Amino acid sequence: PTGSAETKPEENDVEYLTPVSIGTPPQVLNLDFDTGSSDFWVFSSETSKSDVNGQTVYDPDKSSTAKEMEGYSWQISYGDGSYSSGDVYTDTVTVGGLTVPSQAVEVARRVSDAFTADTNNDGLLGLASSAINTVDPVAQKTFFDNVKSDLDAPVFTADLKAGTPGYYNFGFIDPNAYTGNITYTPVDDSQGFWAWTPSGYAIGSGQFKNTSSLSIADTGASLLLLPSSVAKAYYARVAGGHYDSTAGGYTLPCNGSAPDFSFGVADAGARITVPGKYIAYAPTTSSGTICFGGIQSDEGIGFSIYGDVALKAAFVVFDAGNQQLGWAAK
Ligand SMILES: CCCC[C@H](NC(=O)[C@H](Cc1ccccc1)NC(=O)N1CCOCC1)C(=O)N[C@@H](CC1CCCCC1)C(O)(O)C(F)(F)C(=O)NC
Repeated sequence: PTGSAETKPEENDVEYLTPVSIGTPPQVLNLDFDTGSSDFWVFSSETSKSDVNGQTVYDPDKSSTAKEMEGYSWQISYGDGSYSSGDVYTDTVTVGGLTVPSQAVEVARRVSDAFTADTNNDGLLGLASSAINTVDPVAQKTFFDNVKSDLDAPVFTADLKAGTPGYYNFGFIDPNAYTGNITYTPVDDSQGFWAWTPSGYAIGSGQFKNTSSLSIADTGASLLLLPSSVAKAYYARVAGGHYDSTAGGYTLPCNGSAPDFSFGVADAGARITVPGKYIAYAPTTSSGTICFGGIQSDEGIGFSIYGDVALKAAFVVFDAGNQQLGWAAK
């Protein structure tokens, strides 16, 4: 079998939410599919009332197929400082027509303020390696790991789009979803992430630089976080681009004069080009003319993060069968 689920961008493409059915009868929640983590967790009837603010909650008591995992718990913290924690059930979960009869569903008791404020986001569906799942005493498998062996092929693809719905597909590669060829590059999942090394980068029509750094493909990150030298070089080419400590990062004029940013995949000379308009990410609160940059420094993280600003410029194949990432233009 294969599956296909439509995913919709929130404002400024800050995240993409995908409907998921949990339990019997099905309870539909909109989740953030996240290739940067491996916990499947949801707002629930157990979530502290002061932490819930409009989210749809999963109530295991209303599901005839829910089973509590006695003595199991989870707690996770994310790169942006947000966190959540709670207990664990198993229940039937359907994504894009694919059903896992007994998926570990991590129900939240507590979530941090950023989750409470993110009113349309009902939880996360992790798609990184199950090795970094936080359930204690026994780590649980991701939805993809549970369904992988049944799929026509052990792959899923992310086709995120700017300001319009895209798709997460499971078990097949849609030839109509991309142009040209898919270029594959090896993945190192030793840290649990979809980690890869781009072959280099170019700014606008500038010459291609063969410097590269370990990076992760992360659907759960909004921006493109690059080595500080690269971020600096990019904004040096933007009229009015500069680091604004008040904004907490680089800002630039929203007026669409930003150069494109291209990165290389493998040595095959394949390039993905992020249009400059994606890098005029979103107006800063003080005005409509200055935008927060979609490229920022990865200072302090330890690797670069190819988040939604980059991913929405490509068709991306997460190939677990061959431990590789495939990139194609679209
Ligand atoms: C260190 C750089 C990574 C920062 C990244 N977060 C982000 O990119 C958040 C995502 C978000 C969207 C909407 C509302 C609230 C938050 N956006 C964000 O920090 N910004 C600030 C800059 O403007 C753009 C939006 C992150 O922690 N991603 C997590 C998953 C998110 C956690 C917060 C809720 C949404 C999902 C991750 O799993 O992808 C991770 F890999 F980064 C991680 O921490 N793995 C353990």
